[in-house]
Order: sequence, then C-alpha cells, then structure tokens
Amino acid sequence: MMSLNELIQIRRSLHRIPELGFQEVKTQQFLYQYLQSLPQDNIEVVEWKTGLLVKVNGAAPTKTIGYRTDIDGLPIEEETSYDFKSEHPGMMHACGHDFHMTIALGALTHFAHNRPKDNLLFIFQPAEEGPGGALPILESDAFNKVRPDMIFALHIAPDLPVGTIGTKEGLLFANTSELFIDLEGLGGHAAYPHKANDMVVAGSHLVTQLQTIVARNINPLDSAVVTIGKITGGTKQNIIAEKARLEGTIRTLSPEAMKDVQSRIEAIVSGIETSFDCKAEIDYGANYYQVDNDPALIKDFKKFMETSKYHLIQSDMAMTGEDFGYFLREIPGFMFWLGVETDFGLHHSKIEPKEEALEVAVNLIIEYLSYQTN
Ligand SMILES: CC(=O)N[C@@H](CCC[C@H](N)C(=O)O)C(=O)O
Repeated sequence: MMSLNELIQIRRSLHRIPELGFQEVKTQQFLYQYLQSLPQDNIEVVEWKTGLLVKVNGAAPTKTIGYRTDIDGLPIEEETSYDFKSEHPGMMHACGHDFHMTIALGALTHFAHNRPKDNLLFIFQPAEEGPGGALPILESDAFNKVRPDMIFALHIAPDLPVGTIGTKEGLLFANTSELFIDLEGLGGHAAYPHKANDMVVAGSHLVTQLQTIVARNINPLDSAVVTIGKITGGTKQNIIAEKARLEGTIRTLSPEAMKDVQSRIEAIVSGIETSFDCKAEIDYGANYYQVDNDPALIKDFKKFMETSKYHLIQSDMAMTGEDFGYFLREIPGFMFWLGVETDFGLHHSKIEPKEEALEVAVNLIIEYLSYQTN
C-alpha cells in the first residue's frame, strides 16, 4: 500500500497539469510513465485516445471487475491557496479528477504487486466534463476486448467528512443535456430600436420563458432543472445586438422527461422566433445518461461496508450528471460519493478537498476488490 505522502505527491503532480476533454496529453503521459514504474508481469496497458485502459491479469480469473476514473479538468481559473496550483492558465482540476486518478493509481499499484484472483480493469477515461468519453469508449474495440463483468466508480463529495462514503440503490445522478441557443436578428444604432431586432431583448425574454418549463410543465412530483449559466450578445453599449447566445444545461430524472423538456424548449424558442422576428438555432451538445446503481450490488456493497472501518451513509439523489451512467446502462455496477470535506463545492475555483481522503479511498477500494475477487 502506498503511503499517504506518496499519494499526495501524485495528486499534486496531476493537479498542476489539468487539461480539457480529449486534450489530456500530459496527463496521459504522466499516467503512462507512472505505470512503467510498476512490475509489468501481470499488467497490460492500452492507449485509447487520450485515456488508458489498464488490465491486471488475475491468477485464476472467473470474471473482470472494472474501476473507472475520469481524467479531464475544467475551464476555471484556479483561486485556491495551494502552492501547487494549476500550471495551465484558465484550467483547473475543480471536480476532483486529480483525486479520482490518484486513487486509481494507488489501487492499481497494490494489485500490480499483489496479484488478484480475478482480472481487474482500470479505465482512465477522458472528457467526462464534456463532450463525454464514456460512450465512445464503450463502443471501442479496445474496451470490448477487455470488457468488465461489473464496474464501479467514485466521485469526491465536498459536503461529506473524510472517512464517510455515500451511495444509494437506483438513481444517483440525473440525465443531463447541454443547451446552446443562438439567436440572430437585425443589429442597428441604439437610438433607432424600431429599425432593428434586438437579440439582447429576445434573449432576455427567452431566459425568463425557459423558467416556466420547470415551474409550469413538469409534474410537481417529478423534478427537472433548466439552468442558463452564460449569456453573451452584442458588441457595444450603443449598438443594438444582432446576435445573442444562451448556454446552459438540462437535468431530469428520466430520459422521457428529458425529451419532454427539450420539446418545450423547442416550442418556446419557436415562439421567440415569431415574436421577435429572428432566427434561432438549438444545439444540445453532450448528453449523459442517468447514473442508475444496481440494487443487488449496492446491497452487497452495504454488507461489505459493515466490515469496514469507514462509515457508509444513504445518499440522496443529486441533479449532477456523469457519463459513467453510460457504463451502468450496459454493465452492472454502481457509483459512490467519497467524503473530502471542503467549504467550496464542485466546479468552484477555491475547492480544496482534504488529501487524507486519498488514503481512505485507496484502502477501501483495495479491500472491496479483494472482497469481490475472493
Ligand atoms: C459531477 C459533475 O459535476 N458533472 C458534470 C457533468 C457535466 C455534464 C454536461 N457537461 C452538462 O453541463 O450538462 C455536471 O455538471 O453535473
């Protein structure tokens, strides 16, 4: 078992080099070099785009168990108090993927030295934050040659204490769809509004009307989110804007509800085109399938956790998304939250997860994989 200090050094090295989805070149190189330092007798490393698939060949395998980590960073300017801040301007590991990767390396190191009975597959997956690496990995030959029989993953949880794990059977994370709406009208002089079609005004109406979907179209006993996180439009304060762009995300508790929300968005956008005499284009970007934990495996995980020194709590469902849901749509498995106790939430420029959680997760995963393979 690697020491906490060794895990921290790896995490800090990865923290310095965050890269966006499918651009994780330095990250892949770092992971690859680390893997070269392990005994090679029982491990096979295959490159997949900017990710890696690492198989540990078991001594008497009857199954393959997969553990997936995401490896990409976010377009955020880091504002932590760290002296090991991101060396890539405007990019940051603000969703814990530096933790997730380190934990995978910690567990892998153990099994490279202590051959398991069954096969293990460690999946270092690019582009979780977008455009999504899980779906193309699942369709790849590289993955299908080593396809696991069950799979699991974790995500750091800022609001849980170190040593606490959270999960639940069934739906853990929502269905997601990105949302990009481009509006195009007629620009003009600020003093002649009657000779233009102002896309700042059209965009503002659109933002307000989109709020009616959750308030008026979704069954109050169901849940959905339509968030517009970014608006851009216009060029100068005294020029009527010819173009505006809204960027957001949709979250729902079923794929069917996602279709309903998208069709309401289309109706509202079409109404905006008519009432503001403009053109609009909708792009749904990356879509993620819900994270639906296998009830039987969660039951078994709960049984395993009774023997663990760490604490398991029942989580609530969250409106976060994760393309790990695509793995779970095809392979039985589950995801759990790992407590890292930090004041700032996921995707925040000041998030500082507690590094002691690295040791908790590596211990837990080694123990769980040993339990599963015996
Ligand atoms: C755990 C987490 O924060 N996941 C992201 C997934 C991104 C989904 C996609 N890019 C979108 O914005 O819809 C999340 O925002 O929940």
